[in-house]
Formats: sequence, structure tokens, C-alpha cells
Amino acid sequence: QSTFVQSSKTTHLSSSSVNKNNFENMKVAVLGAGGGIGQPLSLLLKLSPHVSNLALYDIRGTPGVSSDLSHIPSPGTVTGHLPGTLPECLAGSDVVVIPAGVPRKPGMSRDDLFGINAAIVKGLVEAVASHCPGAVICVISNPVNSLVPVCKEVLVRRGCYNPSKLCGVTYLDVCRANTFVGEAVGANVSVNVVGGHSGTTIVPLLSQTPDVSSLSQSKIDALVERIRNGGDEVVSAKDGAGSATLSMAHAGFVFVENVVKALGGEEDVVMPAYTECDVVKGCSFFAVPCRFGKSGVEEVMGLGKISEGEKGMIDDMSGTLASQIEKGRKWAIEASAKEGGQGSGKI
Ligand SMILES: NC(=O)C1=CN([C@@H]2O[C@H](COP(=O)(O)OP(=O)(O)OC[C@H]3O[C@@H](n4cnc5c(N)ncnc54)[C@H](O)[C@@H]3O)[C@@H](O)[C@H]2O)C=CC1
Ligand SMILES: O=C([O-])CC(=O)C(=O)O
Repeated sequence: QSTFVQSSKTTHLSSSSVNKNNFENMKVAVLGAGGGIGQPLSLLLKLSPHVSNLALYDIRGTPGVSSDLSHIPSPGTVTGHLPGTLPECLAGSDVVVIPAGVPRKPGMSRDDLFGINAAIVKGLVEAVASHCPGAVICVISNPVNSLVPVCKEVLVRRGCYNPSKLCGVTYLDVCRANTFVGEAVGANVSVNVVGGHSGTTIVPLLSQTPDVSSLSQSKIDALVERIRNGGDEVVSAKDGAGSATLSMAHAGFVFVENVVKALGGEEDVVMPAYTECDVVKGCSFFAVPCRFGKSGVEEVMGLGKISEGEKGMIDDMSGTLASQIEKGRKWAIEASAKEGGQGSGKI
């Protein structure tokens, strides 16, 4: 039995969005800006002509990071915030990007980070709900597969959940796929990677990349494995000093800048995002190419044409992804119940 829902073009149109028609007044808040991803991501955002106001928050280090970045003669302003000034950091933000949390060490899975990172991200999204409920939230912290559902439940409880405005950032998988496949075929390629952001839930759709047909099946299988394990490759090379930071800063920057451009009125902005959708039965969140507009995700584009092997990969991983989504949902509902609130359903 296939897990696919064929008519998979979900349309999210927001009624409560504050639309802007230019790039000149876009505020981006980075939560976790003092960290390994946060610092280079903030540097790239400071250089962007599309970001007018960059607000950096962390539990440590942001006064130094913002002072340092403020000496770069790019047009946008930058402010640094520590606990106590998170409301000022968030106020008026159009996009909030969250790389706050703990990274893996060798031998750990992303799921091993859930306990600590769920609590961190929940607290930050509570603040987003209070101070900039209309912002697009881009979750980098791991495990993305479970933390985005945590964010959804927090926002539902606070009465400001908008599926168009909550995304997990999986674009690093696409960057890796473009790099590894490009090296193998000797050309620039654009690879579609769907699903989630861990192990087998990462599904590269190499059949959609024409140049790949020149490769043997064993080479294609090896590329799929390498893309799926790209994070482990970096964790192992860093040997206890963390996980991917620089490539993630690049991926996070490209993702956020595209979201900002779409909010500012640029048309035909398509980026992969881990978003709430009905593309695959049983998985209420799935990373697929999405068309972004002034309201955030305006169209979930679906999977496109895929091979039998790729259908098999999705069938095989959908139970794993569904249980990771449920883990986040259940944790957040239980956390909210302890606080006396209501989520989107029963545990
Ligand atoms: N989505 C993706 O493709 C990727 C996700 N990641 C994830 O990104 C996260 C961050 O990774 P790194 O930057 O390498 O870690 P890091 O430890 O270098 O930086 C994390 C930062 O978060 C801050 N932080 C902790 N609690 C906070 C709170 N309550 N409020 C604000 N800031 C807080 C820390 O002070 C630190 O500066 C990890 O969970 C990692 O697994 C990493 C690479 C790729
Ligand atoms: O592997 C990790 O823990 C960090 C990550 O998500 C990645 O690099 O894809």
C-alpha cells in the first residue's frame, strides 16, 4: 500500500499576514546567534542588501558579535540581545531563524538532542508568539523532524499558528546533494531532496536530475547514502567539536534570504521547506519544494515525478518520520498540559 496522496498541492494562504511590498524594511532575528552556526549566519545576513535590521539573541556572546558585525559598512543595522531583552530583539521581526541548541558529538543521533533542544526551542517560540506572532519561523535546531511539530503545538496553544509561517530548514541536504552529485557528474546540478532531516528520512530524488542517468545504480546508491549521512561525515571529522556550522550558515542564509525576498514581493521564490502538508499519508510534516510569497509558504509543490525506488524509500521511511513528528507533538502537548494550556489535540 503506497503512502502517497497524489493530489498533493496544498495551498496555505494566510489571512493574518502583514504584507510588505519592498525589501527595504525587513527585520530578521537570529536566536542562538552566538553559536557555531549563528555567528557566520549573522555575518551573511549582515551582508545581505535585503535585511535592513538584524537582531541577534543568545544566552551569551551577542553584544560582542553585534559590535563586531556593526563595523561592516553594509546598509542594515545590527543589534545584540541577551536574556532580558528578547522582547526587543523580536519586536517587529518579519523572520525569526532559530539555530539555538546543542549540537551532536560522534556516536549521537540527532534524536539524542531532543530533550534539551525541545525545551530551548519551546521557550524561544513562546517568546515569538508573544512579541512577533506574524513572523516566519525558520527552525534549524535539531532534531528538526520533531522540533517543528513542537513549535506548531506551542503556536496553536498561543492561538497564532499559521502553517504558512513555520518551516524546518532542510536546505543543507539540498546543498550537499548538489555538491556530491555535481562532483560525480561533472556539472552543476539542482537536486530535489524531500522528507525530513535525519538518516533515512532524507530522500534525495536523483531520478529528477537528468545528468544522473549516466551513472551506474551502485554509484547512485552510494550518492544517496552520502547525502543521507552528510551530517555524520562532518560530526566525525570535527571529532567532538560539534557538527556542520559553516555549510549550515550558508544553507540557512540562502533559505532566509529567499524567504525575505518573497515577503518583500519577489515572485517565483521556490525553496525546499519542512512544512505542514499532506504530501505523504501519515506524515503531517514533510520537506518538499514550496513556493514562498508575501504570506510565507503559499504553495506546497509536492514530490513531482519519482521512480519506483524513490517511492520505496518514502514508503520505508514514512513510519519513522511519522513517529518523530508524533514525538514532538506529544512532548509539547504534555508540556503544555503541565502548564495548564491546550494544544491541537489529544496525546
Ligand atoms: N537543520 C540543519 O540542517 C542543521 C542543524 N544543526 C543544529 O543546529 C543547532 C546549533 O548548532 P551549532 O550552532 O553548531 O551549536 P552551538 O553550540 O555552536 O551554538 C548554539 C547556540 O545556541 C545558544 N543557546 C543555547 N540555549 C539558548 C537559549 N535558550 N536561547 C538562545 N540561545 C541559546 C548557545 O549559547 C550557543 O551559542 C544544533 O541543534 C545542531 O544540531 C546543525 C547543522 C545543520
Ligand atoms: O549532523 C548534525 O548533527 C547536524 C546536521 O543536522 C547536519 O549537518 O545535517
